[in-house]
Amino acid sequence: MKLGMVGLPNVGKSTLFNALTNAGAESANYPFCTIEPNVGIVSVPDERLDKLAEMYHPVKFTPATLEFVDIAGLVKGASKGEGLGNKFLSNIREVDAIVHVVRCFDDPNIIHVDGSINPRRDIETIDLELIFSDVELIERKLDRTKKAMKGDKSLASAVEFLEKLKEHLESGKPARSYDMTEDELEILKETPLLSLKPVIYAANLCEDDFRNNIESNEHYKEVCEIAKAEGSAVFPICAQIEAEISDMDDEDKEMFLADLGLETSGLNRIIKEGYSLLGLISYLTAGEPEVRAWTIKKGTKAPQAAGKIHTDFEKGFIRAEVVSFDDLMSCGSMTAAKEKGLVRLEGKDYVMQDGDIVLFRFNV
Ligand SMILES: Nc1ncnc2c1ncn2[C@@H]1O[C@H](COP(=O)(O)OP(=O)(O)OP(=O)(O)O)[C@@H](O)[C@H]1O
Ligand SMILES: [Mg+2]
Repeated sequence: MKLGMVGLPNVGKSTLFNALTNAGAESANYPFCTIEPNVGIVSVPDERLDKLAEMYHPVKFTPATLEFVDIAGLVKGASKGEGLGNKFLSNIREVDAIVHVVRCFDDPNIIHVDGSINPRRDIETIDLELIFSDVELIERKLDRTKKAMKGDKSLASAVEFLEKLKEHLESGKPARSYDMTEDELEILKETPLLSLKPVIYAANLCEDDFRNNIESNEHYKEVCEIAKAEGSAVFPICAQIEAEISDMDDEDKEMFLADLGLETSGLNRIIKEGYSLLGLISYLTAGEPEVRAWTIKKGTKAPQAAGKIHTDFEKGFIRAEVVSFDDLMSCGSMTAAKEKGLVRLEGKDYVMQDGDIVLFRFNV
């Protein structure tokens, strides 16, 4: 999974990116500090995996990973080459989901490219650039599909859909707010629309507001309204606090967060939102050689999940031996779980569940 940090210049993208990834990207109080995208890879924290490691003492411990890309700030006209232009939009095209960092902190010392704090305007500015860029893609696709339709009448419904979608985009609405059927999504498979990507809004508050009155912060409320209306996720964050705690060891971090009334860090919250937004779950494999988490789409069946490990596992799939995490923990060992009949034998139609601990049997 690849998450892209997107937003206006100087809103805190790199600060947040650094806090999350410890990648040490440059962040400074001037617009367009970032030009080339910064990439950072983080392990997905998973308590279940830690518990399994305590049980197995594995040689290798491999959590799932997540890639963050810190992208240059976009300004009005970016889709037409303004600011540092179109190139940044192509950086966004490669991500699975967008973390849209929105400035919600008042601080006269930090330059805002449009002169005032106004989340609704800022979100619209970014959205419009993504939408304009998508309109161009859709127009090209529409032309091609219309030409192809001359020889293949079955494309009529695709043309109709693309025309409706184009209208939707031209009215200033993102593709993610267009209710699409599976077939329609299939039509767009080779057309990576920017405004179709799932969005998590990161409302970047100042330290004081974040500590004392998140809910009553007007800027934050505005972001929540926008997110709710389009079915996007939102969470409040203070990039500077995140930066502070990213250097702490686990114990200090926990104390600091508890003091703020929070259970987990921004990284954990972003990962949780990302997984749920993208419909992802994890299954786990456990043994002395390795304890490992694997990320799959919700609804994936056992053979395809096995294929994540190796294509041979999918091709030669025989069955999966599955135990839920809770069952394994309450039994204390795999042997005990087997004795109690809690390790199930599942076939090729089994739909994987989050937290399943699996051993695949295969034959090549
Ligand atoms: N929550 C916050 N409260 C106060 N200041 C903040 C907060 N978050 C970030 N800043 C400050 O805002 C400035 C810009 O931050 P940063 O470089 O991360 O922005 P950016 O979005 O990456 O900008 P660019 O698009 O130019 O790369 C920095 O001086 C940073 O310390
Ligand atoms: Mg930056």
